[in-house]
Amino acid sequence: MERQVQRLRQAFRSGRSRPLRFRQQQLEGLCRMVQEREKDIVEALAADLSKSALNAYSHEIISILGEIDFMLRNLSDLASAKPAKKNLLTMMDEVYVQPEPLGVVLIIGAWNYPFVLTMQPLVGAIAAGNAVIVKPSELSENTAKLLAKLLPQYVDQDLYAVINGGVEETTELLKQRFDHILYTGNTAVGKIVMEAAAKHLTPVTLELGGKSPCYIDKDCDLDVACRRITWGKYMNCGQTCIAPDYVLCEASLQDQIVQKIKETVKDFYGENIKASPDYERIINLRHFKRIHSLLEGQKIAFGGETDEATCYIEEIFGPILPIVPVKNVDEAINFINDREKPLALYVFSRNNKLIKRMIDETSSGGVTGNDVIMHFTVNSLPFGGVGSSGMGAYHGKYSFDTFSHQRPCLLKSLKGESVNKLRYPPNSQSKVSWAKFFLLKQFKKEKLQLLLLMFVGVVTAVVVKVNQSSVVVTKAKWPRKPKLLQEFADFWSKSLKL
Ligand SMILES: NC(=O)c1ccc[n+]([C@@H]2O[C@H](COP(=O)([O-])OP(=O)(O)OC[C@H]3O[C@@H](n4cnc5c(N)ncnc54)[C@H](O)[C@@H]3O)[C@@H](O)[C@H]2O)c1
Ligand SMILES: CCCCCCCCCCCCCCCC=O
Repeated sequence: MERQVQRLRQAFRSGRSRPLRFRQQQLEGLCRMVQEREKDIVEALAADLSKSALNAYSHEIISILGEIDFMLRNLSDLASAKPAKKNLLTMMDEVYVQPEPLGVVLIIGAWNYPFVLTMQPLVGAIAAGNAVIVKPSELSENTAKLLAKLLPQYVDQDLYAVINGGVEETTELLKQRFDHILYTGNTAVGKIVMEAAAKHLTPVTLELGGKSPCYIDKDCDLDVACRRITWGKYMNCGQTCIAPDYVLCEASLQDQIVQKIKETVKDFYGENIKASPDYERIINLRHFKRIHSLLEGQKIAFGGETDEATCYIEEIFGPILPIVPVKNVDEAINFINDREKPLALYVFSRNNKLIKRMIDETSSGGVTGNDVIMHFTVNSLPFGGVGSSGMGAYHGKYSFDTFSHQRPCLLKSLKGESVNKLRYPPNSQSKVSWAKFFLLKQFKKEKLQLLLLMFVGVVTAVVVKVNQSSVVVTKAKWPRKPKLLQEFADFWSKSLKL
């Protein structure tokens, strides 16, 4: 494992991953992989999670194609240096922020969306110019094996690698030094990852779980709300990190909600849900039993049929989508704030003010008003958790930034020593008061008058000089310091007796 990481580090050090053309080629390779091997990807997802081909495409593949397209369109802008605001002391210098790749990045994925949760961060890490190791979840083993087989056929093998394995291999991998780790999975393992990363002072992005509440206001279109909630809850058999986890509503709405969700489920999946190609399965027996045990002893409003042989579970109310009656929105807000910060918050209401109030008075990784899940699909929004639902974010520009260091650059001239005297010893009260002027813009009346006077003098001198020498200031990529400005600075600092 150590050798694998070393190999990637060497390749990164060669500088090959940095040129934008190279990054674009790798992203194009990834895009070809998804398009040419779509059938294999769909089959692996079917084998792991019983995803239908259509669901595999619309819930996983489409996100990756969209992310690659975004990066290809925006790469040169994202990777370019951004001019930064100057202060009075750096007015004539180049000041900018240059994004640079971090180095060797580790991406650890979870099993519930095994393709999206590994490939979407990979797109961002490649775009930002890094070398990358992807460690897919061993639980979605078909997708994991496929990624290990396909990736080397489409992208640079020395810079991007897939390492497969379970706890033992991941533990070994985490002993190595990385420059960033993005982990998706449960909170307990998130802590293990962060602890291992801390040994090398490696920054982490943790995409964790978190019970996402869904408040339904009485001033709401219940048919629409229940249809959208049912879609988000049943998608991938409830195994979606941002699925609505529980409903908060006034007690008077409870029966209507149960009835409407029940009807919607029939609409979506037919009378025989088990036979629907759109209804996925629980990943494995261990998870099946865990969920099954949650149903025991609970009042199940509807559903509850299970089939251990095929890991089929029909889960809705009771502990699976509990409905928690609250008196009003205040109680709903308190209920949410009494718990760990969720990954997502959902609010259904006709009243936009109420939605905004819930956003203002609670905290969560993300929010969708009057729908569920959909904020994940907007790649201009950062996707991530807060508090125990995670730290850091990715998607689109936020992925690029997550895998980049924003390097502040100040390029000074070797001239201008007269102004620089301000900061050289011996210090004096006059220097401090000029420093206050330059940096804090604090000035005394007399100093302002003196400056105004000097400014008029300098402008006059500049005008005279321009007329004499008809200096042509050429357009450069970065504003260069014309000689005249240098003279302006020298004149100024001499006049200030620095
Ligand atoms: N925030 C998000 O974007 C997001 C997305 C998907 C899932 N999740 C959350 O993830 C959880 C489900 O994932 P999971 O944890 O069951 O997935 P998992 O079992 O696939 O584990 C995640 C990864 O951690 C590794 N791992 C497991 N145990 C480890 C250990 N002891 N040391 C080091 N690595 C280890 C696995 O090999 C795997 O690659 C849910 O809570 C879900 O809400 C969050
Ligand atoms: C024709 C159907 C278009 C459907 C678009 C909706 C896409 C939803 C994608 C949801 C992906 C959720 C991934 C969540 C990862 C965490 O578990």
